Amino acid sequence: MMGLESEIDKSVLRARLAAERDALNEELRVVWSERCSQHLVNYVQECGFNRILAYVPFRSELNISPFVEWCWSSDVEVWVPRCRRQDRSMTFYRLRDWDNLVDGAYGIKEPDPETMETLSEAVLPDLVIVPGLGFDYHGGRIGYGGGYYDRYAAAASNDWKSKPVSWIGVGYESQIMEKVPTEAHDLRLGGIATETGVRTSIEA
Ligand SMILES: Nc1nc2c(c(=O)[nH]1)N(C=O)[C@@H](CNc1ccc(C(=O)N[C@@H](CCC(=O)O)C(=O)O)cc1)CN2
Ligand SMILES: Nc1ncnc2c1ncn2[C@@H]1O[C@H](COP(=O)(O)OP(=O)(O)OP(=O)(O)O)[C@@H](O)[C@H]1O
Repeated sequence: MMGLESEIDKSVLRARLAAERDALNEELRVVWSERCSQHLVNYVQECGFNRILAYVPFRSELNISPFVEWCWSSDVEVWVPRCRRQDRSMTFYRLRDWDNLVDGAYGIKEPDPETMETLSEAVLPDLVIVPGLGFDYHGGRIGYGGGYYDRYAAAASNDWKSKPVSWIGVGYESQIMEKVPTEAHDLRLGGIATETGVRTSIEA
């Protein structure tokens, strides 16, 4: 259990990071999103990845659409989450175009469970790209505070033992901070992709 003080510190930090990201110039966000998408394309090509868990961008998040569209044109599978608020779990569905998304929790567009294919637990991705509010070079990440990705990673660490899966944070360079306050339950990323490139995490 975390102390009340650090809980408050984290919510203050979240609010600050969200406001700072919202304040980034919109034209620059578009340019940075395109650059980061290109770095992700190169990374996925180099690694030979075929199945990717991605996200549907909302608010001022880095827009990975150019990357997602490249995946479609290259027969790389893209799967995106649908949130269940009741237990704060996520289920991933195969995204083949932008037309089958419906309004979801928190104002995020999400897959239509009626028409889209569910990712079975037995099927492992090669890469998980993780959105967030802040990141550091040591695999630390802070998100909106739902614990969705932390919970998903905790379950995956039990289920996905048959092969290594890369977990990469995605955001603007300005979202990188010296040290994100992390706790034991927090997911640790293997790297971070921004408009300047993809960097793997430094230990500790
Ligand atoms: N594009 C995208 N999809 C994503 C995430 C994300 O960060 N980005 N998530 C990453 O985890 C999950 C959704 N997590 C979220 C958790 C809370 C809030 C949110 O708006 N919280 C309110 C306060 C609480 C509430 O409304 O219940 C807020 O920030 O004002 C948004 C997303 C899954 N899908
Ligand atoms: N594996 C887990 N099992 C159960 N609860 C968890 C787990 N991981 C995190 N939580 C709970 O979820 C809540 C939010 O966690 P945290 O503050 O780390 O969110 P976050 O990583 O910023 O959010 P998000 O992943 O939604 O962007 C906390 O109350 C935490 O205790």
